[in-house]
Amino acid sequence: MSGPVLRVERVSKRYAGVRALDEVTLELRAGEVVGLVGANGAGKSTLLKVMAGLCQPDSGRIVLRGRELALRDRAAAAAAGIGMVFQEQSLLPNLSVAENIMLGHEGAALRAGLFYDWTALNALAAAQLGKLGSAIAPSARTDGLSFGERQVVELAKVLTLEERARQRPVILLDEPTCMLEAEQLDTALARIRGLRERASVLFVSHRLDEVLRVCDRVYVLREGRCVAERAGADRDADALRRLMLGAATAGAAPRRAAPATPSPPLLRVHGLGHGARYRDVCFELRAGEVLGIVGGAGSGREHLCLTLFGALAPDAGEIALDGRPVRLNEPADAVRHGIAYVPAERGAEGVVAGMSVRENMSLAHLDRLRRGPFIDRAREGALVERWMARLRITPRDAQAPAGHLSGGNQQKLALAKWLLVHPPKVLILDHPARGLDVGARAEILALIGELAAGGVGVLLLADTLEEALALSDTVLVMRDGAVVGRLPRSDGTAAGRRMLERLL
Ligand SMILES: Nc1ncnc2c1ncn2[C@@H]1O[C@H](COP(=O)(O)OP(=O)(O)OP(=O)(O)O)[C@@H](O)[C@H]1O
Repeated sequence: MSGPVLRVERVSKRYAGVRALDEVTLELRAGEVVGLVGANGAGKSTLLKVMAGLCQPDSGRIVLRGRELALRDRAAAAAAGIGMVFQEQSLLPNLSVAENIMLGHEGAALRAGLFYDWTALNALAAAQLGKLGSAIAPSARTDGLSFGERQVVELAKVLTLEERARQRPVILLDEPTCMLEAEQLDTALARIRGLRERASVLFVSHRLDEVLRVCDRVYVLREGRCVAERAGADRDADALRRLMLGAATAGAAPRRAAPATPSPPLLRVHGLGHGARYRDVCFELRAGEVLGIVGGAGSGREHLCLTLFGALAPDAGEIALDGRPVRLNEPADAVRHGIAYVPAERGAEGVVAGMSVRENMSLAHLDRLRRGPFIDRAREGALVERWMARLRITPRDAQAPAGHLSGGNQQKLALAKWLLVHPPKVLILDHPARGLDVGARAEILALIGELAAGGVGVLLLADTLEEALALSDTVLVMRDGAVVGRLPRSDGTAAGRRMLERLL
């Protein structure tokens, strides 16, 4: 193949006060997986949206196989063979796998143009799934699938572009691996690598090791500009990190020191259960302690966290705080008791998109920010500024709607909002560093250590086993809804890791 399949040429996009893309030029060639990396807010999602017809650039061109495209909307991009797979999955949960894959282009599977010929529809969908080597049943309902399986369905759906555009598609993947549990990761990466046979792929991820494993070339975005292209032996994680952030930052979690003096239990959970989700969970969390919970898909740990935040009523067991039993019927009860929760799904539950950064941060602290009948705006403003600076939330504009922040910056806001005036007693963190760039990840992990040193009890669902081991005083292992192992930090990282791997 001579020229590039797709060329983005000097594309720029400005939002009020922010240059999200500044004359970005890059190209995808046939049969390539190309990485796109950059710090939070660097412009990665904006670029993908421009390429997928979801966002109009202010200037610049997109050229596909030598022809300039006008990507007015998503349909125009799909007609040209360009499709995007979103991190927040877009499947319709109450439809079957086959319906989701073939939706809108059922063609030969329609009878009289109106009714599904189910056999034909399932066969068409099975052919798409077959391209990925997947044996998911086309007739299965999508809401019964795991996250990893739904992602395969999303990929199968985007691969229908092959037939629709009658040529190899261009596939844009926005952090496709960030929600996957470790055991699903290798298969997912192999699948993405395998897409080279059928498509040109642009792959966004904050995990530089993944990018290096999967991609043939890598572009680095920084503050809206494309600052480097790296291929072959030039692709090295430290160099990419420096290019992204302007300085090398250690990516590994620092190992925390154990708390000096053990304190009485802050949170005590006994025999807690919720239907088939999890059962008979018992543990204690002390002030200043980090309790890591590890487990794969279906372990029940996420649902356990929801219960501890009052968002999912248990049907068995007890929760006690400071030695007294408590009922957490709704999140407001948990907040009143000093329990805070940062959900994994940034945006969706963590922040209110339509409210400003300032409003999001002060929401849980209005009582403490009051002076007489009024909110002390000067104090509120100073605290918001302090936390925006501390967590490097960009753009540094407290009045910006939270929904206008990049995904990673929304994630930082979801944490900062619990810390504004003073930290909670118990902090539940469900993948707190998900979606953060390597620099921000290291900063957040260090902050977790500082909060614990200040007496906060932290319940941590970490992104990786290494992070759980480095930060936690005790690690609980959950599988199929039950606690199947407990590992105190004295067991050391290497031995502990081996034991955890056996249990998981
Ligand atoms: N709709 C919008 N209105 C205003 N500003 C926006 C909007 N969408 C994005 N931005 C801004 O554009 C910049 C680039 O954001 P983008 O989401 O593309 O970053 P990103 O590289 O994908 O970041 P992350 O890694 O955190 O997901 C950010 O400063 C962001 O705040």
